[in-house]
Parts: sequence; C-alpha cells; structure tokens
Amino acid sequence: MNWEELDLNPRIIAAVKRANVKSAKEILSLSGPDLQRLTKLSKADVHHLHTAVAQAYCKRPPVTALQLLRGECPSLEPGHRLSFGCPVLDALLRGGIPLCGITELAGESGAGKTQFGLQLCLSVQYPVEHGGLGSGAVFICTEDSFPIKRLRQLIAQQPHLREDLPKALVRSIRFSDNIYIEHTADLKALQTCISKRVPVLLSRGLVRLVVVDSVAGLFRNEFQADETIERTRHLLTFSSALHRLSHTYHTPVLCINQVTDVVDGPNPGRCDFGLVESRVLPALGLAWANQVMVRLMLRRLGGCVTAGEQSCIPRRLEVVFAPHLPRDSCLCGVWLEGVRGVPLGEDTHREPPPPQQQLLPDGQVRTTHRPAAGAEGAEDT
Ligand SMILES: Nc1ncnc2c1ncn2[C@@H]1O[C@H](COP(=O)(O)OP(=O)(O)OP(=O)(O)O)[C@@H](O)[C@H]1O
Repeated sequence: MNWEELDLNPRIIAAVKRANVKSAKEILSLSGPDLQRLTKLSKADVHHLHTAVAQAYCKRPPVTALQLLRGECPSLEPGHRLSFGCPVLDALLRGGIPLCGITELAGESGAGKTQFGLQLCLSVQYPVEHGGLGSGAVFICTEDSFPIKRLRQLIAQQPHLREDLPKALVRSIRFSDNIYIEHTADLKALQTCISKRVPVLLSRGLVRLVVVDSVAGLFRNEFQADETIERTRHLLTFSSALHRLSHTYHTPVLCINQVTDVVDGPNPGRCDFGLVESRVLPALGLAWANQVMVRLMLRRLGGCVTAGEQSCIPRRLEVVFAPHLPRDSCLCGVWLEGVRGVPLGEDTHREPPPPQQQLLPDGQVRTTHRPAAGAEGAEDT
C-alpha cells in the first residue's frame, strides 16, 4: 500500500510504518483498540486511519460487466483463475476455476469431490502469482461433518503437492487458521450462513473462496416430490445469494453436487447437456443447472493408475459445460498429497474391458460393465 497517497497526517503514516503494518487489508481487518495498541495512536487518529483506508478502497475503479464476463478484476491479471495446484487439472480448466459465478462439481459418492474442495481451500491461500488469491476459504458442510483428519494430512503433504514452490513459502502459510468451517443442518441455517455469516468473512477479506458440500442433500430432504415449485423457489433464492457474493467480492464459489441415476434410459426430451450416454446426471435438475456457470463431472473409472509407489483408482474429470472451455476431460487420481491429474505419456491407467451388450428376448439391449483385470476391490493406496 502506498501510504503517501492517503489523505493522512504524516505522523499517523509514520506510526503505521513503525508498527510494521503493511497492507490496507490488515488495517481494515484490525479493530480500533487493536490498531491503537499496535500503532500507539490515539482513538481519533485510528478513526482517521480507518476512514482514509476505507475511502481509498472505495475509490477503486468500478468493475464493468465486460470485465466480469471475462473474469477480470482490476487488482488481478485479466482472466486470473483459482488454480488447483496441479498443471494437468489447470490445463483442462485453463488456469483453474473462474472468480465469478458458480462452479459445480458433480459426481458419485466416493468420486473425490470433497477432496477437490479441500484442495482448493489450500490453494486459495497461496499468493496470486502462484495461482492462489492470498486469502482463506469458507467450507460449508450440509451433510457430513468436516473431514478434519484428511485436511491435516493434505496440509502436511503440501510440500509434495506443490513441489514447484519454495518449501519456505509453503511452510510459512498457516493453512488451518484460514479455513472457516460452517455446519448447516437445514435450509434455514444454510440461508442464514450464506446471507449473514459468509458476507462478514468476505467483507473483512478473510476468505476468497466459498465451498458448499453439498447442495443436493438439503433441497432433496426438505421437500416432498410434489413440492417442486417451492423447492425451485428456495433453490433460486440460494443460488442468487451465491451469485451476489461471488460478483460483489470477486470470489469463486464451488458447489459440490450429487448425482441421480438415469432410470428411464436416454430421453431426447430431457435436457442433460450431452450426458445422455451417462448412467447418472447431476442432481437438482434444470432449475439448478441454469444457475451454474461451469459444470464439472468427476467419475470413478475401472482399473488402476500408478505414480511412483502409489496407486489409486483413476477418476475422469470432465468439463460438461463452461462459457470459456471446450468439452474435454482428463484423467486424475486422489493421492495421499491430494488430487492430481495424470499427464499424457505418464498414463499407466489400465482401462477395463469394453462393456458387453446382449440382446434380450423382449428386444431390449442389456449392457454389462466388467472391471479391469486385477481391479476388483481395488482401493486407493
Ligand atoms: N488419505 C487418502 N489417500 C488417498 N486417497 C484418499 C484418502 N482419503 C480419501 N481418499 C480417496 O477419496 C475418496 C473419497 O473422496 P471424497 O470423500 O472426496 O468423495 P466424495 O465424492 O465427496 O463422496 P461423498 O459424496 O460420499 O462425500 C475415497 O474413496 C478414496 O478413494
């Protein structure tokens, strides 16, 4: 921060420099009494300091609609995205997940969706030049309790995942201090969290990523099959609150979603975004799909993929739709150190045999999927 540009008495600026306060963010997130203690300034001086810094921030040029559309932010490089911390995944998503709008990650249970969410909570904390946003994350759990053991493991393994970064930088970040965990057991609690608690964290600059794990559970549980209009109304209220937060604070929002089985086979009348071949579709239907800017699908495949001494069940991360991306996919795995893509050429993935098709007496075709040799009961190691 260039303190000399602020409309402040040089005495106050000197006190701030003496106290080693370096950024406007630090000033705005400290309370008056804390700033007084640090700078040894009077209450009136601290009030002037807070006001001058806040005014300087308000004078930043407004973001235009075109900038929002391109994912640009005046203080960031145009098109800056939140990196996954893995070159293969980042290449698929052209840098990572966009800063504006809702990114959905759908997949079956055990696909590794939560692992992706946790990894983003860590990568957001790296400085902008290393693909992060230099801030924390808020992780909203709606069903299961927060996987704290796995988070600790991922933090301990960060030097291995981010081998591209200086070890001292990785060790200097206090990852667990910057992840705010919220548990919301019902829709009312979720709305309160999104409309009251999350904005406080965002406005204080404490977080720059919102993860909701997951969206489907609460909306499925709280409404009966004949209450679709009411459910859609709540869904739209929820999604518009997320959009407001994302656009106001230029913050990526990751919504984890479950999938539903396709029971009636391919149906040309149903809008499933080219996923007609799939046996599962993201939950919550078209009303929710229209609120999502980027839809990603994560699938567990058969077979096994190895890297060094580790092996795991391969996953395919697929871009279903996104305004800036083609339909594409990449192979990845959930390893001890986190989610990583498998680069082409290093692909040791053994594909399972192709599905067998059998014509039944009633004219229908039965498809049987067989696991790869040696993959039955395979577990990630
Ligand atoms: N320590 C670990 N090392 C390697 N892989 C792990 C580790 N912990 C979890 N996994 C992998 O991640 C998978 C679970 O991932 P995750 O909990 O993210 O799934 P999910 O898609 O969120 O499932 P659900 O919808 O049931 O919550 C496990 O099946 C396992 O393959």
